[in-house]
Amino acid sequence: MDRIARSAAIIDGKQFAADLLGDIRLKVATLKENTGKVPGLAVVLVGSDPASTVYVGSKHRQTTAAGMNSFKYELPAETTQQELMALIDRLNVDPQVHGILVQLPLPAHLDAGAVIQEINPDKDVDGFHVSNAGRLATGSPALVPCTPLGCMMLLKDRLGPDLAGLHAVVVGKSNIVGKPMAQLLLAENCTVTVVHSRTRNTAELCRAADILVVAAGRPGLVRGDWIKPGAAVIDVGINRVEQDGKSRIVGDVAFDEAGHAGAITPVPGGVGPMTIACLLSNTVTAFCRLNNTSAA
Ligand SMILES: Nc1nc2c(c(=O)[nH]1)N[C@@H](CN(C=O)c1ccc(C(=O)N[C@@H](CCC(=O)O)C(=O)O)cc1)CN2
Repeated sequence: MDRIARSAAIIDGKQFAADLLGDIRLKVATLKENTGKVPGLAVVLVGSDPASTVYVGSKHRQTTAAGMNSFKYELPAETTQQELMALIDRLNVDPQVHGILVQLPLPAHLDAGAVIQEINPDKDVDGFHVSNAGRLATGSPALVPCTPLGCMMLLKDRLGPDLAGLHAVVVGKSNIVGKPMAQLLLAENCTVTVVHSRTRNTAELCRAADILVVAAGRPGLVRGDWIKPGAAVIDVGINRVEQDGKSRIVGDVAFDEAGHAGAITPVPGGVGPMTIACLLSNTVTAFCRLNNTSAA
């Protein structure tokens, strides 16, 4: 498909995240005034994966900037399962810690599933624990995974509060994005289709989508002719590629072919910043529940 003159509205996740972080800063100040305490977020990094190091650094800076306590744990790649589980057990009972996250991916010798399940569900600000996943699936209050939560905020800001009846297609079925994203869309009474690597008619299904959320981890997977004119496209992809001798981040959607979309998130500058802003929002939520208070 030839490049189409840009007409899709850009969903500016970077600006939305900045505004959300401003709101969080005010809430933290209110909590400090009312309780004398501030939320605390513990972030555990195992090894030295370059991307993870960047993300953890950004989480630490933004947590501190919001007036919250940030506890960063940088462990060597050789850390054993027992050592990591023991750290989580200590954080679970630390009264200054209200949110705990272990940066993914973990080194291959560690059981990430067991690590996630070791976290106190009330402090699971990633929303990955089976308790929170089950509560999300059954419509109970839960800590919701940050990236899907951010995607939903962007969608409702763009499309309005009522998404009922819209056909939403989610590309990807990961536990941290695709599946919780589908649950959030279902909770908004969308008609939801989840496609994945074994789906046989992915392009056809995407073309029927009013809302298209792409979290496949494959650069440029979704071509322009997979997008229905006017659709809202949320590109969750964060793919590092070499182009013209330079390393850059691209999404899962062929952005230059998506001019006929109604709206689209750019990569970078779309979903990514929302992930961190929603992490801080989840940490405030966890603090309020653990302290039986509110930031209103
Ligand atoms: N425990 C977790 N691990 C991981 C998560 C998570 O939610 N919890 N998500 C991703 C990585 N991630 C947060 O950890 C993350 C990815 C990207 C961004 C972001 O702001 N990206 C920028 C571009 C920055 C760059 O140059 O890479 C953007 O998209 O504008 C924030 C957080 C996997 N691990």
